[in-house]
Amino acid sequence: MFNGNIVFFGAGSMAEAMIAGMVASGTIPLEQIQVTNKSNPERLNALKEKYNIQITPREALELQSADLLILAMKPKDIEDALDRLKDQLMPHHVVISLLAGISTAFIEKRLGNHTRVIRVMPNTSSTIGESATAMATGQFVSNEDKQKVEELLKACGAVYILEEEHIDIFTGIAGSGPAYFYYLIEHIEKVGEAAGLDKQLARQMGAQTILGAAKMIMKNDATPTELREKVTSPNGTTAKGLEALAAYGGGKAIREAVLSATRRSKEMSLHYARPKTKTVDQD
Ligand SMILES: NC(=O)C1=CN([C@@H]2O[C@H](COP(=O)(O)OP(=O)(O)OC[C@H]3O[C@@H](n4cnc5c(N)ncnc54)[C@H](OP(=O)(O)O)[C@@H]3O)[C@@H](O)[C@H]2O)C=CC1
Ligand SMILES: O=C(O)[C@@H]1CCC=N1
Repeated sequence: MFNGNIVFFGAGSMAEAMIAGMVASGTIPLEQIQVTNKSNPERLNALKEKYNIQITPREALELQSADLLILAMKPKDIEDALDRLKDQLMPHHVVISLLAGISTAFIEKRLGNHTRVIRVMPNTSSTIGESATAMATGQFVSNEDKQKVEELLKACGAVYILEEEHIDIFTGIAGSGPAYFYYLIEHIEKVGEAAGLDKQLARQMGAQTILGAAKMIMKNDATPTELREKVTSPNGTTAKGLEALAAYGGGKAIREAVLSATRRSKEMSLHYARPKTKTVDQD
């Protein structure tokens, strides 16, 4: 059982995915999970209704009994959020940031007082306990903090401890990654439907194929290249499919998707590292 009180600052997609994962894992009592947002009481009520967790409007938050403060707002809102948090911060708090492109150093500097900051990059598969989540620690974090947060994050899936310099590429691979696979299935669904399959059935077939391939890789008995070769009969159907993928730049497209997301994460870090920042809207 996780021992500590958690407050989510932000009640959007990522906060909900983590709340869902934590609640389903049963490793955190519901009364220990609290969530607030900027200005949307309906959203807080909906989360309470669905997960039976604690909700509090931002103005009414008391942080004395909180242990972990999870920042789950968009990067454009971080400066205002940190400025508000600063006065309420206490030495026992550990601040966890889920924000893409925001460094631990940025948060440490803004909050001051040797704040313990852990940068976490989860993904929305946290909802079903299947996230690939990375964490990197700031300079004031103890081993005990690190272990405690790692244990908590395991409720949402696999946890990888990284140096912070690798969080950008991790974001490109795994933080944004689910979207690439959804995009793939969107296309499979369309082509299946065009060939006369029921859309839902084509979707299930595509998803089951991804799931099976992922599980084969996770078994670790063979490399992806060896597994691909086992599917590919000389002059057979797969060879033609792979030829088309190469001809249409499939490999390049995958590489560029990961690298573009990674570059954006770096770009955001640089933007927020500047002494005087202007707001950049992500969307
Ligand atoms: N979505 C994803 O797949 C992933 C997202 N992330 C990161 O998670 C963060 C949140 O993303 P996402 O959930 O998609 O965003 P959403 O837009 O869905 O949610 C943002 C939430 O932040 C709230 N908020 C804004 N300002 C404050 C504040 N000062 N104090 C408290 N709450 C505040 C908003 O409240 P209100 O509605 O009232 O304005 C809203 O509930 C981002 O920084 C993103 O980089 C990381 C990994 C994956
Ligand atoms: O798109 C984004 O910026 C966030 C971070 C990773 C996934 N979603």
